[in-house]
Amino acid sequence: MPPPEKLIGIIGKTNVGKSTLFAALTLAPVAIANHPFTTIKPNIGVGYVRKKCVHVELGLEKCDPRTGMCIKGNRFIPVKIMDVAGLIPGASQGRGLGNKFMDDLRQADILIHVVDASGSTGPDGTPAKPGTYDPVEEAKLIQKEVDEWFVSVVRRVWENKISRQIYLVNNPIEYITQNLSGLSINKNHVIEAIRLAGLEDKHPKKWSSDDIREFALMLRRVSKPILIAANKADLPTAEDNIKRLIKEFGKENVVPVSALAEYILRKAAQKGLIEYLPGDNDFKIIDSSRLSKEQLHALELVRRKMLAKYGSTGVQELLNKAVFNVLKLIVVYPVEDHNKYTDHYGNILPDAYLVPEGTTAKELAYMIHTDLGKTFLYAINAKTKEKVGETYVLRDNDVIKIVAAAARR
Ligand SMILES: Nc1nc2c(ncn2[C@@H]2O[C@H](COP(=O)(O)OP(=O)(O)OP(=O)(O)O)[C@@H](O)[C@H]2O)c(=O)[nH]1
Repeated sequence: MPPPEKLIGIIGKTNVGKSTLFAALTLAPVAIANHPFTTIKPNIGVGYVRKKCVHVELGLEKCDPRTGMCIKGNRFIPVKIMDVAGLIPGASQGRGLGNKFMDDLRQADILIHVVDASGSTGPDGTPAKPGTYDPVEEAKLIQKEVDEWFVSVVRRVWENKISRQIYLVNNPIEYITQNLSGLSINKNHVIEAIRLAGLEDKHPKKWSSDDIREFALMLRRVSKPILIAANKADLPTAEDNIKRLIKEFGKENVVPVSALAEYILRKAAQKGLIEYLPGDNDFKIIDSSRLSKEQLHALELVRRKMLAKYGSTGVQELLNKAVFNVLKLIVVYPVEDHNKYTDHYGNILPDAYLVPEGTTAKELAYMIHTDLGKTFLYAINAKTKEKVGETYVLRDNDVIKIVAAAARR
């Protein structure tokens, strides 16, 4: 059983470019016959984080990814993306598509909030003159909306269930986690939220209404962090707003993007018109005679307004940041043959697992197979050929062989 898949939710009001971003993120970087565009449900698709593949570091010529792909030494590792439609002010009180929206939101591990950084989308999604709406205010408002929804869910569960039993249970943290598991949270989130709320020394049975609120707010922050996609960065009015967004929310929480530019590039690459990998700072036209004047012009605009100015369209950076910086996942490659770096069919580095920082060798064994976890003996770091024990903390780009009693029989 591979590691639990993370789900990245895209939120934002109408017309800011959510669908364009979702479409761009879920277009495979290149057209590969056995990796068709995968839609799991209408609003859930597969995107890819990009990472230098360890096969390059190991001096191998290639690898054989079971999922995702490896192109020119770049491994594209799948993650799930969800378009959470229906965000309108008041959604936390159940307005509009509120309930379906909230239900989708519950499942997400991180939220990408798309704002129209050019300021040309009004509060209700109507197009407006560029520069007339303030994305900073909007981002604050949405954060508040998500916060209030989260507080109301936690409060409801607390009042109906937790407060009645918390006196009786031996392990309040376990109990709280279990009861809030519908919000896709885990024990570490609860522990961290309690710490951030400054409630470590107060038993939950004594928490006041304000304490519960503070705990819920912190739980939202750790379990559903929000990354801002400052979209339409290709438009001139975006520049100033991006600076203001960064000033307000911090550089680590804002990524300037042009979803449209990325969509254009990925489509053109898929059709074999250009050479481009998501995240690249430029593209190469393969045969300009196959492109119309308009297409050439559009590509030139993408190059000038995004690639030359920001170093990329920002879309790949957005996903990488969500997974590697915010969710703090690392990549590990489990193998069965630590000399050849293969599985037992001879596939080279077939799996690239995204696992939380701090994952141990034994935990990895459980992710591969419960039997491997239960009968774990030791692991081998395939890069150094050293034996490591069950508490060995995995490092980014580790290649690991698990040796277990179950596998020895
Ligand atoms: N200039 C520019 N326009 C963009 C960009 N991304 C999207 N757009 C345009 O913005 C408009 C709205 O984009 P959508 O992707 O449909 O927006 P949405 O948020 O999904 O809207 P709903 O489906 O109504 O919720 C379209 O005309 C897009 O072409 C971008 O990066 N730059």
